[in-house]
Amino acid sequence: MEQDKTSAENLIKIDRYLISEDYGFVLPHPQTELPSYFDPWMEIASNLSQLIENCQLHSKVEKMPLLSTHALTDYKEQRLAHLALGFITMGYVWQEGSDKAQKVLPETLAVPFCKLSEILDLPPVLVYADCVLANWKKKDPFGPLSIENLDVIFSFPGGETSKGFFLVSLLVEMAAAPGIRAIPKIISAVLHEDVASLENALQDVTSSISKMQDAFKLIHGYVNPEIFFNTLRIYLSGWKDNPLMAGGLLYEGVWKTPREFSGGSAGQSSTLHCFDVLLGIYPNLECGSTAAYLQSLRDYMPASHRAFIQAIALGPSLRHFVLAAGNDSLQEAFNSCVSALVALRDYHIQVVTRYISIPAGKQKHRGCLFHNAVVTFPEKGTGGTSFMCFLKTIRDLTKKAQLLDV
Ligand SMILES: C[C@@H](C(=O)Nc1ccc(Cl)cc1)[C@H]1[C@@H]2C[C@H](n3cnc4cc(F)c(F)cc43)C[C@@H]21
Repeated sequence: MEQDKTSAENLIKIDRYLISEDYGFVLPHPQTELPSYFDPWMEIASNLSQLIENCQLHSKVEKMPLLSTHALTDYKEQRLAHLALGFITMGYVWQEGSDKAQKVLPETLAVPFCKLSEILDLPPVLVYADCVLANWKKKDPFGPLSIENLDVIFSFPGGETSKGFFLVSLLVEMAAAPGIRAIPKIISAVLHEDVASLENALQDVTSSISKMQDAFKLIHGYVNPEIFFNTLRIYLSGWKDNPLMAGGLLYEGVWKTPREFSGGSAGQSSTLHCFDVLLGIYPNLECGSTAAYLQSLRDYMPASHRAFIQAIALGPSLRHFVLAAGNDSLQEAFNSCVSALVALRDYHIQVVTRYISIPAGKQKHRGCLFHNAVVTFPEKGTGGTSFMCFLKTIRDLTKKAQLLDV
């Protein structure tokens, strides 16, 4: 009935989910400053690399006053504070390297970080939504959204590679915006059985996905594989299933026992999930490790973005409608969308191979040559072996989503 369609359409309007017409899941024009009361946090977060290199980070954090989060009422302020405390936390835990992790987070950091995480419904660890979606500014406010005119708000040791990794990810996310904007149009076209509008909207998604791949190619010019693997990747690591931090990190003054949280990962990108759900790529993933792994990644996204993905999953099936319509050009539009996504996933696998698998292979080789205890725990974060398996699984599932000629 008509009102069912309208309610289904209302369910998928992107502005309900803090998703921007122009920026998709990216936080538009993030706040870059907090009230001066929070200077102790901002001074440390803004000088993290230097403090780590001069071995001053620990003492700076130990001297940090216990600040109240009450003054942080605005959403963009809360995102900036979670970002700043996330960077300080990763720096504090990993500054001595992945084999000497800090096991206790001081309460001056743990208490406000956990309070903000509760307010934002994010975990108390640095997530993709922090370091990519909320960690950017234009150098020239009137300039273009190009990598030359963009900068990060905070970065880790690894200099240009650290900045480049976050900014390339940001540009991929920005390229996804037209595709995300087309999703409500697709759902509405299916509900109204409007084949022409559906075909146009599918073409918008296809061209957006190929523009994501174009942006992704920038990584080779801005991110050095060795620096990424040996320096930056360590700071993005988490404390879940990590043999060096059994039970996880102790959040002093918050919980009496340590808590486990995963490190930052591309799998936490809402964009990476929403096109698959739209195309019906995970129909029978109700059980098994991939489904559980997918769901665990969604717990690390902003709640409103997680809800948007869920709303797509609960909406009408695009796949079934295209199959039932029996319209060749509509089927072609659907299949080119799937092909573009397969190409993007293949490209992502190539990137993870160059930036993780190959440097890891070299490290193991070096390790056995020098007989030192090379510690590379199977982190599920930025491209650990299990993330590579995850990528290959969803790439193969995406391939199977092609509609065969009926
Ligand atoms: C540069 C890389 C990275 O791993 N970034 C990263 C990782 C961890 C952290 Cl903490 C911060 C940044 C990857 C970019 C492209 C992004 N992407 C978004 N939607 C996608 C849909 C797809 F099909 C797809 F293949 C990749 C997709 C994911 C990240």
